[in-house]
Amino acid sequence: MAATQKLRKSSGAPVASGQSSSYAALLRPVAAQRFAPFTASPRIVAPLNTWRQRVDARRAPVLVVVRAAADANDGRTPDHPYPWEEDFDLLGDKVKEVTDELAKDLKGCNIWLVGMMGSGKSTVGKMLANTLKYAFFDTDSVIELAHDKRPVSSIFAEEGQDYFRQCESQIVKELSPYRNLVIATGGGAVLRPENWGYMQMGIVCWLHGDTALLARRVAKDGIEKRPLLADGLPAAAAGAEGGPSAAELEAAAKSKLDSLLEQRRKYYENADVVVPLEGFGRDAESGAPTAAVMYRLLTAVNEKVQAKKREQAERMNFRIEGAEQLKNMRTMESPAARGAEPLEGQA
Ligand SMILES: Nc1ncnc2c1ncn2[C@@H]1O[C@H](COP(=O)(O)OP(=O)(O)OP(=O)(O)O)[C@@H](O)[C@H]1O
Ligand SMILES: O=C(O)C1=C[C@@H](O)[C@@H](O)[C@H](O)C1
Repeated sequence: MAATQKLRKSSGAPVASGQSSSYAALLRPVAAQRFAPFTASPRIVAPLNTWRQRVDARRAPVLVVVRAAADANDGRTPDHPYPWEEDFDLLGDKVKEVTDELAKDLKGCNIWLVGMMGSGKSTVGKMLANTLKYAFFDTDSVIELAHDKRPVSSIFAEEGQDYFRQCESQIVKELSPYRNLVIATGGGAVLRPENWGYMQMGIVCWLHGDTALLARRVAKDGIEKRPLLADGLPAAAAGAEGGPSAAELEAAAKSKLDSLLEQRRKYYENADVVVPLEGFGRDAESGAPTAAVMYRLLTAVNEKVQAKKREQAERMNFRIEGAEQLKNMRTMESPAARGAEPLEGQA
């Protein structure tokens, strides 16, 4: 969807604009245009090409075997459980295959991404939106946009967490009636039951990774951007004189993420699908590549959607006992049809 194109509700009504105390005027796809569809993106394909050349050179003889294994037994080899995650040609084909099947049955249903800070909701969400030809929203970004582009950390500090959560719920509510959206929510959006009421109108996907992986990512990004992690930590930047070392910041982030996940796990578990972030081999430290996470998500959503379709078909496959006798049933003719005077009180 082009960035300027107006969103449409499922009813086909265009977005209302100029409503006060509403985010509607801001509800334009903000970032989907940054990635082209997975198979065609120069930004993705170019680095992958060079990376693939390196891998191919290193593994040329192995690759033939791996490809054959992938065809033969769904790719599960002792070396790498999912060889297509290392071979982006293969992954591209698999993404296309699953997207082609899913797009027919998804029928514009929204995809909501939930998960802890650093799980990659925004990164995966943008690529997913382009692959499905959906628009992309990030609730944190919409809130920032609505507050003169002030960062989330400043809104937390000035207006408080409750206020932030109200804004988040308002956006979730306003986005839910639209179609063809991928929405990356803030890590805490799962805490409010009212948000679930809206998110469950679509498909909710939990990006779930080890807290050690999440801590590595958020520490690299800068913990100060995440107010719930920065709270109580030394203000000095990592590596600054007298400040905590990068390793200390990462350890502190991990410990906070552990306790947040403990509180939130039961909410995340309400998601329709769980998408693991785990990476193998060279990706063990950084987690599975974004395209691989997206493929895992597409596969899980497709399984869900196809199961629902089978269930619906099954429900239609019934027979009315004694249906052959229906033709003998007598029905009462209404007084109006007989042309009779209506009974008192029934006029
Ligand atoms: N598959 C991946 N491999 C390596 N790094 C990744 C991957 N996905 C995301 N990242 C990195 O992890 C960091 C967090 O990603 P992102 O902002 O998408 O997460 P998020 O879930 O939206 O986080 P938050 O809820 O805190 O906004 C970013 O630096 C991003 O580049
Ligand atoms: O996990 C959380 O509670 C948060 C995650 C971020 O995305 C922001 O929404 C905010 O920093 C709160």
